[in-house]
Amino acid sequence: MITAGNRPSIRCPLPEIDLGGGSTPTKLGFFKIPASNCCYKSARSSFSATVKAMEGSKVSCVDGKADFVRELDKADSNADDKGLVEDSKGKSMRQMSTIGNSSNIVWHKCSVKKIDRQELLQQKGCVIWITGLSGSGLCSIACCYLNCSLLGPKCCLGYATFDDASTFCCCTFVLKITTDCHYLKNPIEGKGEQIECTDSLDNSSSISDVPELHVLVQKVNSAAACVEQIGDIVGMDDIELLGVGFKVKRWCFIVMSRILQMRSNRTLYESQTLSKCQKLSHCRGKLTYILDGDNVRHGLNRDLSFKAVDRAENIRRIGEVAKLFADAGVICIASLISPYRKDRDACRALLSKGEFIEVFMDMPLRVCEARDPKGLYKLARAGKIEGFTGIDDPYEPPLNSEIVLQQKGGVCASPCDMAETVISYLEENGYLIS
Ligand SMILES: Nc1ncnc2c1ncn2[C@@H]1O[C@H](COP(=O)(O)OS(=O)(=O)O)[C@@H](OP(=O)(O)O)[C@H]1O
Ligand SMILES: Nc1ncnc2c1ncn2[C@@H]1O[C@H](COP(=O)(O)OP(=O)(O)O)[C@@H](O)[C@H]1O
Repeated sequence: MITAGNRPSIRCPLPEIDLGGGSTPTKLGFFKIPASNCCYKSARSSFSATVKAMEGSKVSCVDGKADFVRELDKADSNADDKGLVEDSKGKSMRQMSTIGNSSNIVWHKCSVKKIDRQELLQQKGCVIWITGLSGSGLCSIACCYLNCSLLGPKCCLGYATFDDASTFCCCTFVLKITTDCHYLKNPIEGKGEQIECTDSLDNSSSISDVPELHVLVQKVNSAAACVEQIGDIVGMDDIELLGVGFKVKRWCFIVMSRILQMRSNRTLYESQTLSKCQKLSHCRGKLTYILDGDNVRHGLNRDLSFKAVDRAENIRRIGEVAKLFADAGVICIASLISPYRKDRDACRALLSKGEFIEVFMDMPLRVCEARDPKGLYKLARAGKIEGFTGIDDPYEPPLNSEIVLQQKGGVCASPCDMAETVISYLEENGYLIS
């Protein structure tokens, strides 16, 4: 038994550590590691005595170091050139700034850079800013995009990948499966079919445990039989052969594919399907986060009204948060009315060139008003809500947005098809590193 004050001397072999003094300790205890061996020192030296306080500073200083600077001494942070100025002796000093109501603040950067995060995530952070009238589909397209971008191995175990499909297989069908419904889509005709769901998908790890999937396969087969070009009928064996056993968490696309290495003359259908699958494969597994105007107003921006000045603040805050997400490497979707051009442009100015992708939901007011999912247009028309965008408050459409989504011939594309337009843009502009 070990009691206080009666600590046995413990001997254990330690790995060779060069302590600079030439000795290797054999006894467990405290030993001094020369400061020059510690990266801590470089962080310390970069902050201590290099901060120049500004007049009127309320920061207390001891030994030439402000309290918060000593706090920063603890942080693992490397100095960079940002904010460094030289004093009269040519020594580097970190410039303090006053921004808004904050005085004596400095900019700290970390040695782990944005590019490191991008490499880790295999994607480039950016902000997709979706603007338009209430009811134009801001939320719907953002959610569709999110579903598409999350697809991939993180969502299902064991599956036929789109990459496989594009390299050596020919896709016959794309099944889109969620925890609450199965959705079978025939990519040729774009027709879909809802299939009843049970919980068994969630609890099963093997495809043969899922009776609904057998039903699904039969439906695939009967649909396949109607399309001549498809040829062979998809069966359970094909699925098992390709390892399509799964545990579905959110959304999941599964390609039921047949290996068609020998087939040279691909039909139009096959190439169309392939290109669609390739597109999806590029965006799956990408980390995306939505900042929705309504949702953010439930928390961070709960103090803001719909007066112009508060809308501007709403947009400014969301722009700043979106910028942080993009810096973290996340594809951040900000979906909010953001009616004023100058407020949106100010957010654009926060980001590097190309990182702010403005998407204009160019839906006519009459369409949005006819949808009126919350009944707010009706209330606004009746004068029960004041300052409602599009009714008695302005909306300034973007002049040069990267993407404009609008009806064609009076027909509105589905939110998913619209999301695909955004995905294509990201793909073409190198935001989805495959
Ligand atoms: N006066 C007024 N004008 C416009 N919109 C109103 C108003 N009052 C409430 N709402 C509902 O709030 C949602 C818009 O919030 P946002 O944060 O996107 O607006 S803004 O960007 O600050 O203009 C928006 O919800 P969604 O339609 O779901 O986007 C509106 O229905
Ligand atoms: N592309 C679309 N085609 C048809 N209806 C749509 C489309 N996008 C959205 N909707 C419908 O319009 C309504 C408003 O959509 P929503 O995404 O909530 O708009 P917002 O966030 O702009 O208020 C919803 O009932 C939604 O189902």
